[in-house]
Amino acid sequence: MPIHEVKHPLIQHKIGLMRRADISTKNFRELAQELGTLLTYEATKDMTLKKQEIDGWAGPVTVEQIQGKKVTIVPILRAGIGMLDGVLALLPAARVSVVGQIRNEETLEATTYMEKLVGELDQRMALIIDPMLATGGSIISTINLLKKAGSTDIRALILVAAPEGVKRVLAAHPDVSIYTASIDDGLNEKGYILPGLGDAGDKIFGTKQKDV
Ligand SMILES: O=P(O)(O)OC[C@H]1O[C@H](OP(=O)(O)OP(=O)(O)O)[C@H](O)[C@@H]1O
Ligand SMILES: O=c1cc[nH]c(=O)[nH]1
Ligand SMILES: [Mg+2]
Repeated sequence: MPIHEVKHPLIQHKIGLMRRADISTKNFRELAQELGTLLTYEATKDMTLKKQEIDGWAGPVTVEQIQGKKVTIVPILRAGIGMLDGVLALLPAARVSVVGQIRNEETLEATTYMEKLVGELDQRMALIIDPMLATGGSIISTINLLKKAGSTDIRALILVAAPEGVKRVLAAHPDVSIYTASIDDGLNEKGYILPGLGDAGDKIFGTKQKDV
């Protein structure tokens, strides 16, 4: 199934805490990283294991190790950076491909302003990270450029998604899996998710909070 709303109690508890209007920058950041870790756990559960014999403390022992597949984490600037350390906590050897997308707040169209991808994308699982999926424009643009560069296994870790955006992404890219803590009610007239989190980038970086 391409859309996974992960109902684990830890995930639901933490996303609930993030919705508080009076949350501090520190707490918002910490929770974004923790949810990044938890969503990574969920999104990687189909990784293939291979049996391997190693020298254990009491002699040879057969263990299982993840086979082959390399990973690239793809934070969408800026807000995706707020989940990066949380994802790296479970995938410390992953390469990082940075993509900058900025949404025009009038037209809601996304523009790519940075693209620094790692090599061998055809051999890697790509884990896009962004706290918010609203209209879907930013993530569709990111998936387009990853596919153009060779990616075939693309997953997205999103804290809060709008149903309109999820529908648009899956119509354009039915092969991409989305893991999210919540599919919310929908978008307001300014393209913000309700009940949502507000402006995630502003909350993570401490820049001015817009009236959304
Ligand atoms: O699904 P969409 O309608 O494209 O909207 C979602 C995007 O908007 C936000 O980024 P923003 O453009 O505000 O940039 P920022 O991360 O620098 O704050 C958010 O982090 C997503 O990238
Ligand atoms: O609700 C939203 C929509 C786009 N970007 C955000 O940070 N929040
Ligand atoms: Mg923003």
